Amino acid sequence: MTTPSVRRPGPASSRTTPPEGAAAPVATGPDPRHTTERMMDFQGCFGCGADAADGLRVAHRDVTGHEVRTEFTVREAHQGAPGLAHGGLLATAMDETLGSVAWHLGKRCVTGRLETDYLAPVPVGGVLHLRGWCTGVHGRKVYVEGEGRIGGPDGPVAIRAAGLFVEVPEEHFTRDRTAEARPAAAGAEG
Ligand SMILES: CCCCCCCCCCCC(=O)SCCNC(=O)CCNC(=O)[C@H](O)C(C)(C)COP(=O)(O)OP(=O)(O)OC[C@H]1O[C@@H](n2cnc3c(N)ncnc32)[C@H](O)[C@@H]1OP(=O)(O)O
Repeated sequence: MTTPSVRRPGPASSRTTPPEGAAAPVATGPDPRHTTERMMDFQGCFGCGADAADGLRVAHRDVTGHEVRTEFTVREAHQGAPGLAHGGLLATAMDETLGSVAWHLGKRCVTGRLETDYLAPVPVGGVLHLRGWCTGVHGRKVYVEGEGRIGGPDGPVAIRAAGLFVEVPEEHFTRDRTAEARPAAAGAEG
């Protein structure tokens, strides 16, 4: 298996560009210590889960080194303008793809920042072929870039993105945050 070389060009800003001294990515595959039953078997993800009835069902196709390929079939429910995909959902499909790059480096990560460039509209009924790759790792921070092409892996580029993913402890996913989600008590000072 050949690991693709680290690519630097793209839409990244200073906050999504690896700093001086960042390490090259090392693809290990998902760390089994991070993929507990709760995480690994979870099918409720809006991005890719089979149990998410209204989800995007982004299909994970292939992993080569630190590069991940996915596909997003744009359905009528994903429209923004008539017949065209909503940009926010395209960003979600990209988030899903770039996030899985970080997990395939064996890192339990969440999205800290996601930047997107939209280059062409994506029609309903079309398949967006997404690709994400890691540009560097610095401490808890994983820098990822990606692109989505219409109709095939060599089709026209519709979206480009750069993201910063941050490693978190297991507790990030297991902590009960219900109380935090409730409105603050009346009269409480903010
Ligand atoms: C096979 C399985 C597939 C599985 C495939 C899975 C795919 C999942 C795809 C979906 C992923 C999601 O949508 S995740 C859901 C959306 N994201 C979230 O909910 C995250 C919410 N945010 C947070 O929880 C927090 O803000 C964190 C964890 C991101 C950071 O908080 P923290 O842990 O306190 O750490 P903090 O010190 O603030 O940040 C750590 C370092 O990152 C930097 N940093 C943090 N945020 C930013 C930012 N927006 N822009 C620049 N830099 C940032 C800080 O400056 C710092 O740098 P330095 O000082 O170290 O240099």
